[in-house]
Amino acid sequence: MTAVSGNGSPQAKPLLEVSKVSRHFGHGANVVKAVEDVSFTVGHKEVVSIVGESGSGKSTLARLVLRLLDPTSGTISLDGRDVTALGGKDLREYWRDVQAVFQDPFSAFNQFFTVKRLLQRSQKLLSDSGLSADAANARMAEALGHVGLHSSDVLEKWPHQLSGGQRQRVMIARALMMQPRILVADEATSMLDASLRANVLNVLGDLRRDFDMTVLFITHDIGQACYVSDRLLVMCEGELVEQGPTDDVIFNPQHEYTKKLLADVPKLHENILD
Ligand SMILES: Nc1ncnc2c1ncn2[C@@H]1O[C@H](COP(=O)(O)OP(=O)(O)OP(=O)(O)O)[C@@H](O)[C@H]1O
Repeated sequence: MTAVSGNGSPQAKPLLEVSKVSRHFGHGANVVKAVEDVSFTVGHKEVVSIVGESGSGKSTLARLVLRLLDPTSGTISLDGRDVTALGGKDLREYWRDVQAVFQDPFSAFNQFFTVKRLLQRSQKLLSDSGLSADAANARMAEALGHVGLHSSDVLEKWPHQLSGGQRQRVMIARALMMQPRILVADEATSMLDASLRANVLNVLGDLRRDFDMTVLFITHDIGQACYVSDRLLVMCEGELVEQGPTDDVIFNPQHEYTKKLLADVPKLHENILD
């Protein structure tokens, strides 16, 4: 079957296919249906945003796509291959194809690691997959350059010596080094001030152009989602209540929840960078 991507171009097969995926936490009367029967596809080189308020299930969905969490039911496929039950070596290979950038990246890392040491772990993964040390080094410099950072400026720095925007760009560079097919950015700009946010959003947008990359952008901010995306997926209480090309969703929202989200952003075009 031929699908039509968000930017209107026909494509034979989606890159990512999420089909009837649910994830429940707890049991019986205490069960939380964090994600319930969600289906969507993401085409090659598309930038798609998942948008919704706090608790709507966005991060759970991101973690499911990243295969950091197992679904209660449903399937996830990459390029036609079912990846729902991958483990071991196959899962590690999947993580090369699907990389993540999180909201507060450095909280997950040892504060006593320099940027160089942080990135050396990715270099090692590249070496393990057969890249020479020189090529891995070049890949690192190229990735840093792409996000507007110079190796000599940041490699010897400690996390606390970097601005929020620099940290986030280091994390994007780290993901880029692996040359993933999909970058999942989960609230990757939430902790940044307005000018840095615009900078990181623009970097994310450039990835498609420069690396043929597909981006899944997770945010509570529909303004930012509009700024970067071809298509929007709207989550409410674990369910995907609306999806479509960005302009359609913005100018002709169908679901009451989407209308409410949009009403909270009265001047969308001015609000993105405020
Ligand atoms: N490990 C867990 N155990 C129990 N409940 C969980 C767990 N993870 C998430 N939840 C619940 O699932 C629901 C969706 O959470 P999730 O973090 O996916 O939402 P979100 O839209 O990403 O919110 P936020 O933007 O605040 O992170 C919430 O009710 C949350 O409390």
